[in-house]
Amino acid sequence: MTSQNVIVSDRNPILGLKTITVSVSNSPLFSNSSPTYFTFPRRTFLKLLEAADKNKNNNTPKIASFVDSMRDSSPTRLRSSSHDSVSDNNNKTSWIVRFPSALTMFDEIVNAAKGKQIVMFLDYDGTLSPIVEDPDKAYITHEMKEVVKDVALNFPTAIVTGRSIDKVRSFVKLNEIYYAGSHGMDIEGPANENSYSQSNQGVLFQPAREFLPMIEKVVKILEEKTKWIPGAMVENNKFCLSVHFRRVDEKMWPALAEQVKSVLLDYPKLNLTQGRKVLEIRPTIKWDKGQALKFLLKSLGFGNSEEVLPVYIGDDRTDEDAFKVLRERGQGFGILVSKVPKDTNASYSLQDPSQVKEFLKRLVEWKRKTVEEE
Ligand SMILES: O=P(O)(O)OC[C@H]1O[C@H](O[C@H]2O[C@H](CO)[C@@H](O)[C@H](O)[C@H]2O)[C@H](O)[C@@H](O)[C@@H]1O
Repeated sequence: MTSQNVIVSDRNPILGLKTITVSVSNSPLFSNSSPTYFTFPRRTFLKLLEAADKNKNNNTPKIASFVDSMRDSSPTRLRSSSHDSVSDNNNKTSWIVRFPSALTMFDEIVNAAKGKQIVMFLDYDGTLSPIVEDPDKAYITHEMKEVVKDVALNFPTAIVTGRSIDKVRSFVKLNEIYYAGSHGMDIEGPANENSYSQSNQGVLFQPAREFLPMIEKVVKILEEKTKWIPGAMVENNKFCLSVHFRRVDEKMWPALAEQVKSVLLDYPKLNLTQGRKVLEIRPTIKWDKGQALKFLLKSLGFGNSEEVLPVYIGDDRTDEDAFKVLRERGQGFGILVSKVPKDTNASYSLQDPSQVKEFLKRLVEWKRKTVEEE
């Protein structure tokens, strides 16, 4: 940030001011071309200057390309080479041919399930609940909850999520299912005797236990370091953490990225990845939602079985690890929840949580009919 692209409108000494209004254009932190006006508390302004100085001195290009990748929601959207609507439509059409709707393909899916045990894996955010601005308010509807309960009473069912188990359980409030929280790094069995498991299985696997104190520490540091950025939110997901930027003005993304990256310099055992308007920080262990899927299949006695049909429904880049495992096993189906063409290892698609609900309802009905006919 230099004097030619920032003008402090009030010429009094900064230290004597409570707020500072600046016009910003063409700076390393705010990469837009037309000037924009901001009023900051003095403390925030000084932090911005500090971050801008750092940017200027060393890693502007790195942060800029990182911010570019923040713009791309996960999984990566496929872009057509030309920007006209005809090629966009062609792109959509060819994508839906490659990844047809799981509702359209319902009969094929249940045909493949004949003589096999369906095991259902469900992501939470963007799959069972719509994406909303406030992560603490991503509630599941009563109807969706009842459908998931029905699914769980008919098939072994797991919710596989980036969130902590406690958080997702507080939304879902179902005992009949398996939970794989913290991107699969925290696995618990159902606490219900009517389920497919032994009663009250509790914790089944926590491969990142040793990272717990580190994650707690980094949550605190990041809360402190990002509290001056309006809209930024740090979420403690137990064995991993999320830094949300959905409610952060895009002009502040470089500053947020800078803060997060600077903290991680001190924690080489933590990895930084990106989700849907969220930076995800997790231990550098070789464990992900795909490994959790394998673990759960094995726990259910289907480790090497041909008699199982795992179905995994998810919307996020992290769900791709599970889709990939299914492809590699040549078993079951990944279903991507997306309205737009995206790079994916899934086999089918659904547009949004309401279509997920429709698909799950049909599956339960199909199962009930099959049982009646037997
Ligand atoms: O594996 P998931 O269940 O899909 O969890 C991934 C992240 O989901 C949540 O964040 C996302 O949903 C929020 C609520 O709709 C939204 O505000 C946010 O922008 C999304 O990234 C959750 O809060 C994260 O902790 C999870 O890692």
